[in-house]
Amino acid sequence: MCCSFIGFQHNKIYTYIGEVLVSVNPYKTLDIYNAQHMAQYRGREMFEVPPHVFAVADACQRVLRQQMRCQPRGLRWNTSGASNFTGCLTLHAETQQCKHCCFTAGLASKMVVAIRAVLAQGPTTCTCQDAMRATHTESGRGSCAGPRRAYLHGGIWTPSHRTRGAGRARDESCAGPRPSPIVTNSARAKRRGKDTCVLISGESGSGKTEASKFIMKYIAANTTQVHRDYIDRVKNVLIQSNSILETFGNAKTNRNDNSSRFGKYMDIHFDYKGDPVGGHISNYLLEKSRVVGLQPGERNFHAFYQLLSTNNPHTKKYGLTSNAQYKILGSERATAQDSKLYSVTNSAFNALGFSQAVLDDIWSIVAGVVLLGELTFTETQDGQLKVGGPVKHCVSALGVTEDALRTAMSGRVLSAGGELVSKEHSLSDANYTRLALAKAAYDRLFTWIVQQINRAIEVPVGTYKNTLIGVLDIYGFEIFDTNSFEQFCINYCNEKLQQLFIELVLKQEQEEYAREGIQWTPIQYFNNRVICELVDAPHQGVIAIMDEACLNPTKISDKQLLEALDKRLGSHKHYTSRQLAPADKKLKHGVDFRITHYAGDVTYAITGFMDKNKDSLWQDLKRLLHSSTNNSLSDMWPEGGTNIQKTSKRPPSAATLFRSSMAALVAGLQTKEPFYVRCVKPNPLQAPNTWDDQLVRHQVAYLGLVENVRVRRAGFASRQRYDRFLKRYKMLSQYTWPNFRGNNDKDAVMVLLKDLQVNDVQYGHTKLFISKSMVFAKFPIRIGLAWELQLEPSHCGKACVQHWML
Ligand SMILES: Nc1ncnc2c1ncn2[C@@H]1O[C@H](COP(=O)(O)OP(=O)(O)OP(=O)(O)O)[C@@H](O)[C@H]1O
Repeated sequence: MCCSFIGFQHNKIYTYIGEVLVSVNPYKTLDIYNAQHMAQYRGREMFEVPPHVFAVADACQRVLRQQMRCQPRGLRWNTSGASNFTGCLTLHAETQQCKHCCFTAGLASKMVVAIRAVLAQGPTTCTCQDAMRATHTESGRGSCAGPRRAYLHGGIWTPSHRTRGAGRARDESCAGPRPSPIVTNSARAKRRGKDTCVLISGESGSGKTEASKFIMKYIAANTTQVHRDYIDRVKNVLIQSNSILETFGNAKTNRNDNSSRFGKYMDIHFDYKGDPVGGHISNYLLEKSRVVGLQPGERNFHAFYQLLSTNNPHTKKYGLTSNAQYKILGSERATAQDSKLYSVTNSAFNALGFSQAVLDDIWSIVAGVVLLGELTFTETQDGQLKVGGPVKHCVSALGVTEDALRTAMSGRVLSAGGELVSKEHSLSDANYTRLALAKAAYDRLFTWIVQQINRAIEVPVGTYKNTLIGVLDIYGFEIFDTNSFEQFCINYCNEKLQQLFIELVLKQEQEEYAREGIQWTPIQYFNNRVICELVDAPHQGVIAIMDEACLNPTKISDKQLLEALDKRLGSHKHYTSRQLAPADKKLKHGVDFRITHYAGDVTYAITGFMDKNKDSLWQDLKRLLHSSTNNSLSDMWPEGGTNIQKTSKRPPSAATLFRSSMAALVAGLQTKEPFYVRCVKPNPLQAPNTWDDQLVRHQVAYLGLVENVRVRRAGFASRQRYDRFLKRYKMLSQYTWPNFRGNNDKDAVMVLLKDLQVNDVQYGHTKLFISKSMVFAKFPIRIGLAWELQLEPSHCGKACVQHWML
């Protein structure tokens, strides 16, 4: 922390713990994201250059590009792919060898000639082995007998046994049916490279979204020199989609002027050259309660203020005025900045191919939501509900009739045992309905916009997807003065991500040391599985208990829900309430419960949990929106077209949907090579050059950085199975080359390293564990290891520990 503080004072906002990048928000513009900086990081190893978010982006891209550069399959593509192979090499200034695959430019161009020649022979004869053999023949080394001859095997140069003559080189691995150079889809799927993901976490305002934008910017800039219109469009679209998401999903909060009020995970797909060919965005839990309820000093979603900006024609169309005050927008008005951002949003929509008609639909819905906030209800003498306020403009914006709106607000039709029963609303029911409609309309609009963006950026059918980089920018842990259902979900999400971090970074590493019998003092860390289970265990977790209450045919109140939680979870050591701990005066009786999260205690107020979890919108309102003449709005509510008597099945609750989306997210992330960016907020004031030690300490603790440092400091730079290590390095010792005469690979490696006077290693049962110092020390091994480490960035990162942070 001390290092970070000193660095922070000198505008050095990044540091590493292994491959985990720690980023401290500078709250000021730094000149470290320009083209020159990008160039500095292009194709460089993380530890070669100062820590930076570009280094993480480059490492991600390198993982996927290695598939093309280093593996035999990379040579099986068509001739045009092969001809680009030379251009893909990142040549080291001194050795003139590619940093990724050891090719020299000369060898690569011979390879291209060879591949072309092989391809010209017909569709059944191209394998990398042929290409390699042909390369040797082309280069006058046809006989190629001798120990230095090498084949590319799974990305590793393997010295072959002596072979005599090019004819002899038709070895066993090349025999039998050969794959066609025209690669089929299923074959491609099998050969897909390793996907990567960047997990960006930190509390609100710590710089997650900015970091994700820098990553996108780097990826977009770092494509091959062959600019095709299509690739340029994809890059543009990926970047532009951010502006739209920010307009509709971000708001000014007391912690961040541009806070993302939703979670975002974006997959960027790449072709075999490492160029982006499309993407997909998943959005999680928009904070829709903000639409109708603002905390003092906060603003609603930016879209509302952009609607009211002077240059938006929809303002006038629906009788709105820029400087008037509207209920759902609090005391805030549209500013000049909103007018500017409105233009940016519009051009982003245009870049994504949204038509003018759809844009009209979108802004009309936003206007409709503002106007719903202005409607009032009174009761006439004959007990009828009278709707007042800007009704005409509201129905015009929503594309519904006045009658339909009035009916939907005045009562509801229920299906009871196949019979339709009408129920009139009270005044408070009507108001509740009005606000529920506003929230639901905006929430659905946001999800629909994300779907449309996905359509615009999806990879066209027939385009080859090789690998992907996923970028997760999701809400950080939230502890407010009053915490509700949203904070409960957000904090559960953080528990799940912490589980993933523990699994991927802390647990697996330590378990491997134990399994391999490596001497190791275990690092103590808190495993938060117990908290995840408190929330999501089937039948007995908080979510299951909430769902049970929501399904109960008699109406269960929030207070009754709290009683049920107390009864079922009373003995759990991470759960408490005033009922269970009467002496704890901080907890309100019948209102609060407390969960001890891994990041600290959070007190939740149960008020609204039942409603928010049911998240049901009466069928009347769905029908109203489905009947809209606004085509997009009607599209968003297909369920409104279903016959009411056939809609008895309850949709899953909000918490269950969230739990499922988190499970799917974590399962997807587990299959990828992860890179972590941990963002830290230096002070609560959003001010530059200000450091609040207590705030930073809290974040360092809850981001798990301390355990992370301890594990990395004590850890190993690399590990490798004995057979692989021996295959790779046996030529370095006379005792192991060409064959070791002893019993097993482990003995061979011991003899090899003894001969090389390398001591700084530990011998596990099946693997050799290589310390950090060795990576930097022994020259011949170092070259090899550096290369190995490039192949496996998770190992590579460990080499950075000493270098930058510890
Ligand atoms: N690297 C950076 N350089 C300059 N300013 C930055 C940087 N990172 C963040 N900021 C500033 O901090 C503000 C908040 O950052 P950002 O919106 O990325 O936070 P966040 O963690 O995504 O917050 P939330 O969870 O609320 O969305 C930005 O609007 C920007 O002004």
